[in-house]
Amino acid sequence: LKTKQTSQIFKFLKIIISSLLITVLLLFTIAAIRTLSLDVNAGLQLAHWEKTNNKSLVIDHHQREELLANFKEAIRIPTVSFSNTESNTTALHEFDRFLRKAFPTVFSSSLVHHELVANYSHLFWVKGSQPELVPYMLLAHIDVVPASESDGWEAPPFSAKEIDGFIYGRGTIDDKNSVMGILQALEYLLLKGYAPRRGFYIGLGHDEEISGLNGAMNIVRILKQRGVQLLFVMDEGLTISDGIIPGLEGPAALIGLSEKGQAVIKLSVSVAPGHSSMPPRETSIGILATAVKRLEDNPMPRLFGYGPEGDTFEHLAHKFSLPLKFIMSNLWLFSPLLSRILERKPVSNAFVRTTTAVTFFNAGVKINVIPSLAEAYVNLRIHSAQSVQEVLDIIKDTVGDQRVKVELVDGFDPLPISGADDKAFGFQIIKKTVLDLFPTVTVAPGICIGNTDSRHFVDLTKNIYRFSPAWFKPGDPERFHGINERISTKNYEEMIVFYFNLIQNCDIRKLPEPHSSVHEL
Ligand SMILES: CCCCCCCC/C=C\CCCCCCCC(=O)N[C@@H](Cc1c[nH]c2ccccc12)C(=O)O
Ligand SMILES: [Zn+2]
Ligand SMILES: [Zn+2]
Repeated sequence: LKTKQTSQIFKFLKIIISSLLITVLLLFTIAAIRTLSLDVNAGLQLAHWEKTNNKSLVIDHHQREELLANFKEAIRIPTVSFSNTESNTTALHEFDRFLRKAFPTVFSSSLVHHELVANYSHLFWVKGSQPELVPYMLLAHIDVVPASESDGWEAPPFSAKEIDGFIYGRGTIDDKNSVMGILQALEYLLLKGYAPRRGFYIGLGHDEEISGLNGAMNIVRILKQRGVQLLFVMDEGLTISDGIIPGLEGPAALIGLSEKGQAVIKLSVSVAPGHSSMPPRETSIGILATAVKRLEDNPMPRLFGYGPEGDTFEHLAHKFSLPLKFIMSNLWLFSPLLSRILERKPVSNAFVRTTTAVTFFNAGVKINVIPSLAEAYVNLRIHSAQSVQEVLDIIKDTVGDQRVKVELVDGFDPLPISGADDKAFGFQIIKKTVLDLFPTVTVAPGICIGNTDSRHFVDLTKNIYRFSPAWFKPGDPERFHGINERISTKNYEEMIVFYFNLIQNCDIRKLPEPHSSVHEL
């Protein structure tokens, strides 16, 4: 009987093991087929685009000197947003005067209507010759975050000093490169006698760094009053990454289809004050510190693959070598593994989950007084697959202490996800413009981990893209709001050419049919 039982167990184990082997084999076969067949670059790249007579921009020595002088002057004006209530309004006013001087054709052309919004923001309407074509909008912002030379800058942050082909200064990549790049491109186009077929708007906010409540929001209010609907909006956000994504061969231009949401949560602990010579076992500071530590020790769940970031890696898969190519092409199988790799670095961790940052911690009034109140503020950047409410519930659970009051101060859900398929006009035009100028770059959809003025435009269009053609190499993401912010003179020129070409590329009536459905004769 015993032998019979043993042989039955063996038989059963054999079936289990062979089924497991077959399943693994099947999964790997599907994964291998996907790796070989995933062709995200098919579609419009080879399609027949409408014939246009685009003007080309060749920058001569004199123009180069002039455009760089203009850009440097822009950087030298310290248009700083210090806090939600304090901006350098003198500098913002000076910036207005400077723009009028730097771009005389833009400000005098009969094709361009300009208006100031909320005193310091700018709204331009460039009239198209074919009013039936839906207009689009380019956004950028003129304010910058504070910068102090003593933090370790190689050149004073408002000097625009040129060192080894780079212009250093606050605003060189965020976001005066776009402000100046767009207007310089328009100036050149108008000087060449260009008149657009498709009308477009340019919006330059003056308070983006403090959430755009005056600039962008009023621009939106005005456009809504006028009944404007936009084909697409393009704002700052993602850039061309070169050597930033580990394992990726060659540069990648990520176009942000969405941006993370945000929540500001206040934690507070109130206890009876007292003499420090008779302290209670736990003070308000101790209780709050434990709560903060719990939040840092228990990051939000991994959600990699549940938002547009999954698409990013699938698009880039063919630019990784094996085994990464195999992993990226099969996120349905490997996203748990990839999440664990990406979460090791702050930049890539931001794509994996809702991030939690404790940014204020206030308590204490006197050395010998037990403080009655301790409070901390937590800034969460919400992954596309979560909401403010879900994040708030998780924070309450994680803190798990009734003595800690958890309050939502402010927040908004992640932004809707814009289209990136063959019919998405804005996405395809940006992609084409990037590829024409930088043929070695792989273009992929992405998600913007910070917030931009474009989030205020959701009622005017479903298609918001966050991208500027600045090149980010290793070490550059840290310059964003950090020290030694800089752009190469070559890259700034490329930005002008990019906007110069993009504006003209938008003049086509409609996108071509994708290559797969075009019948060659
Ligand atoms: C694995 C892929 C790697 C890809 C590399 C990505 C590199 C990322 C490098 C830099 C970060 C980009 C940040 C995007 C721009 C965001 C603009 C910004 O800084 N916004 C501020 C201010 C702000 C704007 N609106 C609001 C609303 C509410 C609070 C703040 C703001 C911000 O997000 O804090
Ligand atoms: Zn910015
Ligand atoms: Zn910024």
